[in-house]
Amino acid sequence: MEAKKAAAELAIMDVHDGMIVGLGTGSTAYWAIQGLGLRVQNGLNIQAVATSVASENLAKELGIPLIPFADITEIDITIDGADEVDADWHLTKGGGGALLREKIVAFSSKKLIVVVDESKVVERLGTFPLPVEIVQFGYELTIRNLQALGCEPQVRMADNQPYVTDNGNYIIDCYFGSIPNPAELHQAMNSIPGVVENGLFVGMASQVIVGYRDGSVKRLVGE
Ligand SMILES: O=C[C@H](O)[C@H](O)[C@H](O)COP(=O)(O)O
Repeated sequence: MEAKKAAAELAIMDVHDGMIVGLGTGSTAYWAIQGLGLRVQNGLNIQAVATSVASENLAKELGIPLIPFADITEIDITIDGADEVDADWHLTKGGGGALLREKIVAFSSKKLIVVVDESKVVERLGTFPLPVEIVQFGYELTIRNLQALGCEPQVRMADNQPYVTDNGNYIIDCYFGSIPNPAELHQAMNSIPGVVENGLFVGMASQVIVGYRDGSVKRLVGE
């Protein structure tokens, strides 16, 4: 917890008055939202959009003003977690099932700050099963088409039922073991009808902040 909190607390220092802020999802983004809530209570003037119902509810509880998507064209900064970050700052996301909304928000953000603890930093993506959001119609066929890309797909379950996302879709966790070419896989997955989005965030991160078990924190330097 300390490592995640430390990373999130450094990231929120990049948020300034007047900004439109994307709020991520998950146990690390949670700390960023908490920290922003505190800063708002102390006078920080921002407006936010959320990447999940859970983050939206948390923002409301903390008094962070939310703005409708209809009223914005761009988001100044988004702070979000990740399940894996590789050496090129490509990400696996969606462990919490929020990858679609997260990618929509990240795509329209000038800056995406990724906050993780040290366990998420990997040489190569793929150890963490890649979450893929698919529509419910014909999902058995879509799963076979995902499998043909070389993974072991598993329908994510919750309470003995397929887990349903905030968007009414299923999540398929795809076990690849190793993903040597994230850009190619991203393309191949999103070409399958029935796939709404996959959890690979290729070339989207502007900054990665890593928290360590001892409470220290580091901004990674890009190559
Ligand atoms: O769907 C969930 C998101 O992509 C999260 O940002 C990701 O799973 C990391 O979550 P956490 O910070 O809880 O490890």
